[in-house]
Amino acid sequence: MAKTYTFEEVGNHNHKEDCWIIIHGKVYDVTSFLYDHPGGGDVFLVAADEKDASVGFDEVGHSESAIEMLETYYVGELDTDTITSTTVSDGENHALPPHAPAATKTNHSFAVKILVALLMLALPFVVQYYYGKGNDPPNGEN
Ligand code: HEM
Repeated sequence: MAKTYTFEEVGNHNHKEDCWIIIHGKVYDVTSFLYDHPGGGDVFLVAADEKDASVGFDEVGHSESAIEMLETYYVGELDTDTITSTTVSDGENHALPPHAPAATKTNHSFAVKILVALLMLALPFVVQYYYGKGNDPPNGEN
């Protein structure tokens, strides 16, 4: 059975002679891969410091073979009850950063819709005004 590590335990392996990272609730010992990783070793050290590498790993859009390589470095599961950081992945496909509330964008688009509706309502009057004007014979030429 896979060993379970506490969040603190994983955090202790945060240097280049001993570097563990967390990706989607799983713990990986990437010490031996530090100098061979095509993306450089620094990203692992940063990830080890930040405690969770899920978002970084996903954002790169790693290849299938990179995803398969994860198995090589797998050492166990993270005890999710011990997580003390808000930026740690919950083991699903997303991390748990405090999300900003939805922007007030909707208010803006609502105002635009109202404006468009008013313009459409006014359009027949505008057309009639110009059409009527254009049909009027010029003064004194009749
Ligand atoms: C055990 C975990 C990881 C493995 C096995 C791994 C493996 C790989 C492999 C095989 C590549 C070559 C490109 C590809 O096949 O996708 C790569 C590239 C890269 N990786 Fe990772 N990676 C890991 C974790 C991470 C993390 C945590 C980050 C960032 C937070 C990262 C950032 C990058 C970057 C920036 C590249 C270079 C992409 C490019 O130059 O196009 N990797 N990785």
